[in-house]
Formats: sequence, C-alpha cells, structure tokens
Amino acid sequence: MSATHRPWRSVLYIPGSKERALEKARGLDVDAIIFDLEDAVAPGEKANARETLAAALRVGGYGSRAQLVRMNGMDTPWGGEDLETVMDAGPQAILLPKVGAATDVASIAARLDAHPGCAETRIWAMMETTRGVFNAAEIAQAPRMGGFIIGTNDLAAELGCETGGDRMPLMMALQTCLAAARMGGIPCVDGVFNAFKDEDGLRAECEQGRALGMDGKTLIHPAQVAICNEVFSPSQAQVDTARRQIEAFEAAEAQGQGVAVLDGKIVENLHVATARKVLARAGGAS
Ligand SMILES: CC(C)(COP(=O)(O)OP(=O)(O)OC[C@H]1O[C@@H](n2cnc3c(N)ncnc32)[C@H](O)[C@@H]1OP(=O)(O)O)[C@@H](O)C(=O)NCCC(=O)NCCSC(=O)C[C@H](O)C(=O)O
Ligand SMILES: [Mg+2]
Repeated sequence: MSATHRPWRSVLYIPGSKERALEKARGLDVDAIIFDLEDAVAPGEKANARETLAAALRVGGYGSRAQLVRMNGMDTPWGGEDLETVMDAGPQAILLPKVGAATDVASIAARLDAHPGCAETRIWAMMETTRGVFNAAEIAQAPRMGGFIIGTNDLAAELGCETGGDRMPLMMALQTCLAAARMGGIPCVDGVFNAFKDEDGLRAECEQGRALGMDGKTLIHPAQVAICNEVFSPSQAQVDTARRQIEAFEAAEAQGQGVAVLDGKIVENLHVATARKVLARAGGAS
C-alpha cells in the first residue's frame, strides 16, 4: 500500500525498550506504529532498547500496520549505532528526530542507498524545531521522504509557548508543516496529546487536527486509539458519496467526458482524488 493510499489515522509510539508494549501492539487497531529509540527511552536504556527492538522486528507479527523506527539524532551519542542496527533490520521507514533541513534527510538517504537491505526504506521527518518549520517545504521534497510527524512537545519547548487549550500558539507551525507536506504529496500526522487519560481533551484535539487537514494523530497510549480512529474515519455517508463520485466520474470518462454530475453537483478529477483519500482513510490496517 502506498503512503498516500493508506490510512494514517492512529500512529502509536511504543518505547523500544518495553517488551510488554511491543507485544501488545501486535493486537492493537492502529494504522501505524512508531518504534521509539529516542525520547521514550532513558539514556541508560538505549543499548538495551536497540537490541530489544531489533529482536521484536525480527519476530514481526505487526500485520499491515505501517512501521516506522524513530532513531536518535546523528548529533547524539546513540544515533550512529541506532542507524546501523535499524538498517540491518531493513525497516519500512526511519523516523528522524528534530529535522532542521533537507540535508539532514539527504545524508541518511545516502547511507540507505549504500545498504543493500534498505532499497525500499523511506525517511520520515519529525517536524519539531523552528528551523525545521521554516525549511518545511524543502524537507518535504528531500530524497526518500515518506511523511511528516509533528512534534508539538519539542516545538512548544523551543518556542516557549503555552500548551493546551486551542493550540493557538502552535498554529503557524502546524499549518506551515501541513502545507509543505501537501506540496510534497506526503502525509502529515499531528502531534501527541499528553494527558492520555483525558478522553474529552483528546477528542477535541483530534477534531481540531482533522479540521486543519491532518491525516491522523500520534498517540502514546493504547487507550487513545479508539477515539482517534473514530474521529479521523470518514462517516458512512462520506464513504458512500466518495464511492458514487468515483463511479460517476469513471462512467463519464468512459463516454469521453471530463466531468460528471452527481446529485446535481459536478465531479471533476480533483473531487475524485479527494474521494480516493476518503476511501483510504476509511480502511483499517490490522
Ligand atoms: C505513558 C506510559 C508511560 C503509561 O504507561 P503505563 O502506566 O505502563 O500504562 P498502563 O499501565 O495504562 O498500560 C496498560 C497496557 O498498555 C500497554 N501500553 C502502554 N503504553 C503502550 C504503548 N505506547 N504501546 C503499546 N502498549 C502500551 C502496557 O504495556 C500495558 O499492557 P498490559 O500489561 O498488557 O495490559 C506509556 O503508555 C508509554 O510509555 N507511552 C509511550 C510514551 C512515548 O512513547 N513517549 C515518546 C513519544 S511522544 C514524543 O516523543 C513526542 C514528540 O517527540 C514531541 O516532541 O512532541
Ligand atoms: Mg520530540
């Protein structure tokens, strides 16, 4: 399944050091998993997490859920070894933290190019620094670029802004990253909601992310999955309309027409593209 034609509603972080959580994720109804070696793992646990995660990836069992491995930055004591270990696992995607420029991605892409097991590996960028936000357009076009994950905690910390509520102080960064992702034709997944026991707060933030145009939300706890899937899934009426739009357009095309009419409204190429995204978002991935 291509990145643009698969759902990215629920993207769950799992600490690479936690065997129990790595096991549990095999049965969770999430669209994607981020196996984390970075912030979810304490400095003293980094080496252990690397090995625990490599073993879990060898065993597999994560079904059709998309799999991303978040490594530590190359400017940290752990990044180099993370990259070696992760490349040997031939991952679907590597998630780079704190990406500031397209060159950060290009240098990892060059390493992947030289590794025989990583021909298909994509690179995703954590968009969580002010430099990254201002370079978002070029990062979205970087080699092997698979998608953006917004890191609202790091962004808020660097900006020095207040978090919570309507996220107004983050809005410029969220929208800039989203627009850059759209320009590059890649998915953009919203940041985490830290208060994982606050269901109403999570729902409100998911709804806001959906209204902004985000493809889904990153999560930190299994209890957040159901609400997130519900909010980011299209309604049955939206799915039905999307199906009918595609059918109507294909029928019109077969008769040499470039435009169809459905329920008194025109259906053009761009509506069909949106309809296909609706259907992609409707599909689960377990
Ligand atoms: C937040 C937690 C530390 C809570 O852990 P815990 O108290 O152990 O939770 P529970 O006892 O309620 O767990 C119940 C069961 O669920 C499993 N579990 C918990 N979390 C996960 C998970 N993330 N994935 C899969 N499974 C999970 C437990 O193992 C229990 O299972 P069982 O025993 O079978 O019932 C914890 O949830 C946690 O560590 N979450 C992840 C935190 C994390 O990844 N943080 C880093 C990512 S966020 C980030 O970095 C943001 C970004 O960079 C930015 O800048 O914004
Ligand atoms: Mg972060």
